[in-house]
Amino acid sequence: METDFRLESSLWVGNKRYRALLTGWHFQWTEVDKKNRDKKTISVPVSEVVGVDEGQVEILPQKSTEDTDKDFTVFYVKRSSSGGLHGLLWRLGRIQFSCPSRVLRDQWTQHLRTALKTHSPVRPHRLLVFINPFGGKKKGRQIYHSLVAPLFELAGISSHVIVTERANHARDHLLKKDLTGFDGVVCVGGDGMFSEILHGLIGRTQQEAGLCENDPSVTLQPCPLHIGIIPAGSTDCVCYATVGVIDPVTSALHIIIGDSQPLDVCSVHHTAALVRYSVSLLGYGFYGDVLAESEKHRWMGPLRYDYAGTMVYLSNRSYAGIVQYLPADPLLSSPRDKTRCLSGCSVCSKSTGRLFPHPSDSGSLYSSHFSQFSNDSEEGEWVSVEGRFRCVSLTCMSSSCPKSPLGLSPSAHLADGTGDLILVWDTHPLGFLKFLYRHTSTQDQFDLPFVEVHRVKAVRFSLPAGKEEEAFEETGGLDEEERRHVETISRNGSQQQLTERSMGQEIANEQKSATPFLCGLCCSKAPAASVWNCDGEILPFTNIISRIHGQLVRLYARGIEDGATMHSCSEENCERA
Ligand SMILES: CCCCCCCCCCCCC/C=C/[C@@H](O)[C@H](COP(=O)(O)O)NC(=O)CCCCC
Ligand SMILES: Nc1ncnc2c1ncn2[C@@H]1O[C@H](COP(=O)(O)OP(=O)(O)O)[C@@H](O)[C@H]1O
Ligand SMILES: [Ca+2]
Repeated sequence: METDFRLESSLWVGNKRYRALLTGWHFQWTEVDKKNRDKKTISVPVSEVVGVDEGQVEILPQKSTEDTDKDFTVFYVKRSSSGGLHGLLWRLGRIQFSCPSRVLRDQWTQHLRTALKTHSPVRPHRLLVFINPFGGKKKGRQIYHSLVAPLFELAGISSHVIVTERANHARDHLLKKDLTGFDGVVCVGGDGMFSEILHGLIGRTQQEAGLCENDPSVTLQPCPLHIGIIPAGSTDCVCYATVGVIDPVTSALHIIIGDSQPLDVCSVHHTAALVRYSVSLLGYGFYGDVLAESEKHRWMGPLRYDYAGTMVYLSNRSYAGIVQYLPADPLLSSPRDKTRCLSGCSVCSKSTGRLFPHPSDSGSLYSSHFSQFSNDSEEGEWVSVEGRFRCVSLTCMSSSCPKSPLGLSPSAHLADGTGDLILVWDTHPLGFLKFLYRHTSTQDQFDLPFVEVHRVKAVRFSLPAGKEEEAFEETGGLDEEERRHVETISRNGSQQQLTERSMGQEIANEQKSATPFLCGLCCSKAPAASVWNCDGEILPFTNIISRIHGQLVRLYARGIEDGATMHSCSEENCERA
């Protein structure tokens, strides 16, 4: 194959002579001095060539072409350091070659285009884009139109753009409208917006496959459409944990070249109904209280979480609960093994075969547990713990974000079919502060006597006997809408699984009464229950069952590129090299 695409010529870039070489997988150009000695080489994998155009092409301030008949322009991915603990920024590189003849120019452009088609991953041609105009600092529209749309245009991607008019607009569109012809769905917004896309696509896929999402024992069908995230939200955890930086241009380039990163998803059920899906954080106690408090202060934008975090910390709360979990195979990986899930992660790659065995390998990986929730399965035994917790968190991935560059569970994997359960037992306020503070550095937040972390396949949480009613009395119980919601799920199945709520909606306020955050400081009686924070949405139930579904969706991403060890970073298309 390599030789089919081999093309080597002497070309000019300005007044410098270059030897350009295209093999099957790489395009490289080497500056040659007057004595014919090689100087600097830049090598770009064909999969990272964004596009090829005849003539001298500029894209800023807008696309323009000077149609010289011996020139061609190549656009490609160029890396530079993000300067932080995390991944690499991607930028659009551009190089204009002059050929000795038009024939040679045409040969180069044709060969490059053929190589792109053959050796590039499946690139999107048509995308459905949802922009949340109110996410984060409310710059979603501006970010998309000024930074992303010109790149999509350059790459020949056509996009259908919908600016959302209400919460769940994107989710409902994906559940009901014709999606024929789209290769992927892009959300411009934060984790809440991503969650809408996730629910819409998972729901749609199960609907079409005739599967019931309510039953945790059902092996769900992976979604055929990829999801792209252009970060424009408050936490942007899913983007940060899968790309390594919060940068719209980097994310747009991952989308354009059709990168593909599978992602585990956790389904959350209450009695016999699906409540929601989660990828980043299913958190009870501290994180639930922070979300409930932050919703009252949405006007603060992303700062609301800092404010709410401080207030909730000061409220010094802990909650009683029973946590049961089904451990994952400890021989495969551990949340304390100090590894990181990086681009090309071997733990995740090995998981693919395990998660999707040959069709003849009888069906569901987990069905034996979930059909009976019994202890006698060969997959392992449920473990049960009871006590008072500062927080109980489950995450399918590291959940790193700018606030916590290594995340809630730094060694968690994006696509290994497991989640990490973090139990923080009740402790004195300074101990809990230490735990929180360690999230902001490289110190091990699990190396504390009141913290446990377990790699799991499923988790159940319930309030201790007699506590649930008490808790619901305090929260006012389920309101009418939530009662209707539960009834509808039980009757109608998958399509009604979500509670309808938008930013600042009343329901959130009612749930907030479940977390009178300052009671620890000023009231005599503390509430018996917190609420669940499910990727930034408050759940209307306390007793839940959750299960990890391995690699249920795919993102236009490739995991975090570690600049220090990356192969292509030693090449000169990396600005740090
Ligand atoms: C003393 C310093 C304390 C710092 C604590 C840092 C801990 C940060 C861990 C953050 C994990 C974030 C997991 C992601 C959650 C998002 O899904 C959710 C919704 O995001 P968005 O839609 O963008 O609004 N964000 C949160 O729940 C915010 C949690 C903030 C906790 C302080
Ligand atoms: N047009 C809209 N009006 C109101 N709410 C919206 C709209 N579009 C999306 N939403 C909701 O806004 C919530 C937060 O959006 P997100 O983009 O995640 O921003 P942030 O990260 O700031 O929370 C999401 O849960 C989503 O359902
Ligand atoms: Ca995982």
